[in-house]
Amino acid sequence: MTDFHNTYRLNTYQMEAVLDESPACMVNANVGSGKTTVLIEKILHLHFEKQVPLKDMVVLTFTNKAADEILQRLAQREPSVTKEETACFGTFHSVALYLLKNCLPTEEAGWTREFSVMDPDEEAELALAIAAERGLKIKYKNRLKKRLEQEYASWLKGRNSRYKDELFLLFPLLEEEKKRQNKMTFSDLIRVSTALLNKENRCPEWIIVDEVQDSDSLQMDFLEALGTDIAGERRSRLFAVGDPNQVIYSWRGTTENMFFLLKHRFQAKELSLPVNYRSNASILEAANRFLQFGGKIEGSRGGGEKITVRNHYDPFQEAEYLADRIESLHRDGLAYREIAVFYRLQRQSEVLEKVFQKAGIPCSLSLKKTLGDVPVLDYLVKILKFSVNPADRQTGLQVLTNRKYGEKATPKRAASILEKGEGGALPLLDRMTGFQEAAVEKDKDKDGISAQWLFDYFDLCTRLHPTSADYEKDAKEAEKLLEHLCRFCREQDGSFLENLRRFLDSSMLYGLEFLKGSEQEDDGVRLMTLHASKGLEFDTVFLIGVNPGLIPLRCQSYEQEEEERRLFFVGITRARNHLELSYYTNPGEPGVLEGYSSYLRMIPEHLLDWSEARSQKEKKADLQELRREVAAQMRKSRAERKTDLNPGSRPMESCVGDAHPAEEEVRRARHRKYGEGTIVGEDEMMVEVEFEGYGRKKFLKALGEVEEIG
Ligand SMILES: Nc1ncnc2c1ncn2[C@@H]1O[C@H](COP(=O)(O)OP(=O)(O)OP(=O)(O)O)[C@@H](O)[C@H]1O
Repeated sequence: MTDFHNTYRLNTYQMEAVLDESPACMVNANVGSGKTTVLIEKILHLHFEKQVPLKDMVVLTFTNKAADEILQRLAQREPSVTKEETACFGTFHSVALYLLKNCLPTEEAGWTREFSVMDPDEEAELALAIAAERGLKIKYKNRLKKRLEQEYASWLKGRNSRYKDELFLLFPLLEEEKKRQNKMTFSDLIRVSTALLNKENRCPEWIIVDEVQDSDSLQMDFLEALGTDIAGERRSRLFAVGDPNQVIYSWRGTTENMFFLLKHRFQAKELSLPVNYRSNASILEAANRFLQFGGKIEGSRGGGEKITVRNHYDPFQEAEYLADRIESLHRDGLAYREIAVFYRLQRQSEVLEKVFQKAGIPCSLSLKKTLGDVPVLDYLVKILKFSVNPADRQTGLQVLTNRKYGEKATPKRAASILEKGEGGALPLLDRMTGFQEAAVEKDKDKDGISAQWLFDYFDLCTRLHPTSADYEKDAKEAEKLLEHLCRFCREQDGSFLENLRRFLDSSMLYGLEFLKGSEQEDDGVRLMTLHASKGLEFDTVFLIGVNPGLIPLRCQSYEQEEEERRLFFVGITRARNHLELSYYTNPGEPGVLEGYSSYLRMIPEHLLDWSEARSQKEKKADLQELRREVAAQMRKSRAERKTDLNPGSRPMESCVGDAHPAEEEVRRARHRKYGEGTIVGEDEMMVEVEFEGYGRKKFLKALGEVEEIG
């Protein structure tokens, strides 16, 4: 991210963008050319030089983190800046949420301001329950979440479903039920606020948008509604920055040419930022081969070392190599946080994490985990959600019927008790329905509401089943969550209940990362997917698994292939000084081919430094044990994930790819000449082993030339 204490001067392109006052201006910026820098300087300029009140700006960022960065810069210049003044600095979803809760007549749309936020999985479950109750025929139920998202607009326009089923009969029922249960999905936040904004005359003086290339058509409508009055007159000035070469979210509904569509729709003036200040000349020359829009990226730095390419036998050996290499970089003075490892799929992080942990290397995993990944947190959040919104029958049912914790009621019994509102039938239900009153009372106390009070109020000691094997761990997780919640509520203005709602809505929008607060290790090597690397920069970047089938993933269309290339482009342009690309000779994953990706062939040879694969001898003796340990843990975590309820997805999530393939137990063998290898086949007489550097060899068992190890 941008250095907070800029010591450089803006270049003429950047200056022009900061000073521009056109009704609409879009900055088409090359990678690393100072988009974030310009955006922040623009806000500071408008506020401090042009005296535009912060309240008159809506600043839309792609992630919460980017909004935080802007707020920190503002606070450095003016420590008295309040949260209220910058309430409309955030992601599209968080700003829409704020407007619906605080500024817009939400009741007119059919919800009350106390509505809660639901995730798309929850919506799909609700839709299925309604379809079952009403006997509606719905096709492709496994893709219902996507269908709800994609076909809603067609339904609104009065079209018929292209799948010729009864989904369009379901839409109005679902809408009604969401209103009854007072819940909105992520898309509802944008849609409903857009509809209400269209009837509003208040427009902010400035609308400032970051990473505009990744907006979708709903967000484009939101921008239009925000800046236009009832008579259709544009009142707000628009300033947007983006890079069409960094569109990496089209799987979430972005259109590849959103930058140009928006420019056309707002008749915006286009400015450019051509000079990259981040990467060395080799990295930039390589990046230029992957440009899809615009001219060449100009560099500001000459020279720089070549890009290293390295092959590894498999992910285990690679992780072990990385641990050694990172340790040595650190010994030479490079901070861990200046080193990042990027991969295509989230699951690739598991081996790295375990190996780094064993090697004592601090690392922080950028992971948009969902609540469903930690069942006890999922359960607790649902208790709290139902407690502040007892109309949310769906969540109430999930709490009461949870198979691991709490009451474990049958769905039939829970539904009937909820329906009749039977007091005394289930103690937890009484606690939840009495919560708001109890919290208001307790909030008046001089000590206020504490984590311990909440823990005791819901009798979590009993609900988490003290005799279960997970009790200690679960209770600790629950306590940590409640402490974080109480801290959050204390830091905000407003009543405890209002703040609790805010906390729960944010946990829906931002997932576990938000719930776990600032728990993450600060000075650690950053491990993340390529998607999550967007907008960041590091001294040294390792991009692993550059094999066909991973980078790029197997694509079904030309558009997907183009997006994979953009993703690679985003990844390599995060590095300032050192970039290392690696691939496996034995990836050991279905669909991933051995050898390097065609992307490496697209980079001119003179920019690459092909390093030798490591010899077998270098491998550490405990690798076998580690392999088994990691494989067992991965199997366990997969099994746990399968039993989780309702794994939601976040609006700002990184691409976690498809489900984990079944993990095979890896068996290893040793040969006097060829060293260690993996057993790939066996019958009564023969054993076949694959050796690194020697390929596959068959041996007669009777001769005893190979021995199984580990
Ligand atoms: N005028 C300048 N002189 C020197 N360095 C600069 C200048 N402008 C920006 N930088 C530096 O260039 C790097 C990239 O800037 P920034 O992160 O703002 O780029 P960006 O366009 O947002 O990047 P990305 O395309 O990756 O999102 C940062 O390290 C920043 O401090």
